[in-house]
Amino acid sequence: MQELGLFSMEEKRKVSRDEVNPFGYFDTEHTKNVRDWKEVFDFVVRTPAFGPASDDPDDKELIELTNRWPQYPPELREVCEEYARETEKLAFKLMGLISLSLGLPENRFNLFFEESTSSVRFNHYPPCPVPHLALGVGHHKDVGALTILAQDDVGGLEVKRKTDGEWVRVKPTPDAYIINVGDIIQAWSNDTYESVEHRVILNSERERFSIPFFFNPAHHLWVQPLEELTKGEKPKYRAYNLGKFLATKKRSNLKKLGVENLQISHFKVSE
Ligand SMILES: O=C(O)CCC(=O)C(=O)O
Ligand SMILES: [Fe+2]
Repeated sequence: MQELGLFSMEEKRKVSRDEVNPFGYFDTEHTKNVRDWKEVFDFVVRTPAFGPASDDPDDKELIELTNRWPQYPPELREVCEEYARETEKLAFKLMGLISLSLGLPENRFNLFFEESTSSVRFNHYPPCPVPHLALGVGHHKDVGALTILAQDDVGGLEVKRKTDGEWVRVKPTPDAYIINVGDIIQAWSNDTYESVEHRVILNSERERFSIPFFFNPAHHLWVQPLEELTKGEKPKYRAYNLGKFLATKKRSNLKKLGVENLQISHFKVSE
């Protein structure tokens, strides 16, 4: 978990992300237009990976998304790649179980992940002298299908309870993952599953590490409620293009924008 702490400033600079390719190191993410108290390192699980060159819906140009591996520690790349391969197997198993729970064949979702754009993130939250004035990650919902989250024993993740809007601590359990349903499963399942709102609070004494695996389908996919689940019922979402949706979101995550963050609720069909 401590890998991110092993990067020297020099390595961090060499593997820093830029506005075009979102993979690598950065420490200026904004969630909901507020800067998070954290540094991250992201890599894409399957290469080659492609994504839209811009968030303009008419721009069909694609760019290759490449990983930026630091030279030191030298074994980092191999360890990360092995972790990603194994976690992806678990993600497929979980998707299979979700599919069965919706009354669908176990492999119903597999095709969507053939050119997956899943990624892994190392989160490092340094101790914060004013923990009540900042957040490690501001409140948000994960935009992918599923998130498989590993965390250390420090704690800080909170989920919003729907019934009363209270933030509830997720106690770290040794050797256990936290599984978050993301927006895509919410849309596919026509709201049978709901993605969970969460945030990370800080700690004035201890740093914290977490590693989410974001299980994401192909960028060209149009996400919409599955036909089998909307028989006799109105689909609750209009189809949205995943790559363009993420490109728009990424733009607003990188810096403070004057616009409201894009959410799947923008594609909700009014009742
Ligand atoms: O660090 C955590 O526990 C959660 C991080 C998170 O929500 C995210 O990276 O999307
Ligand atoms: Fe999250």
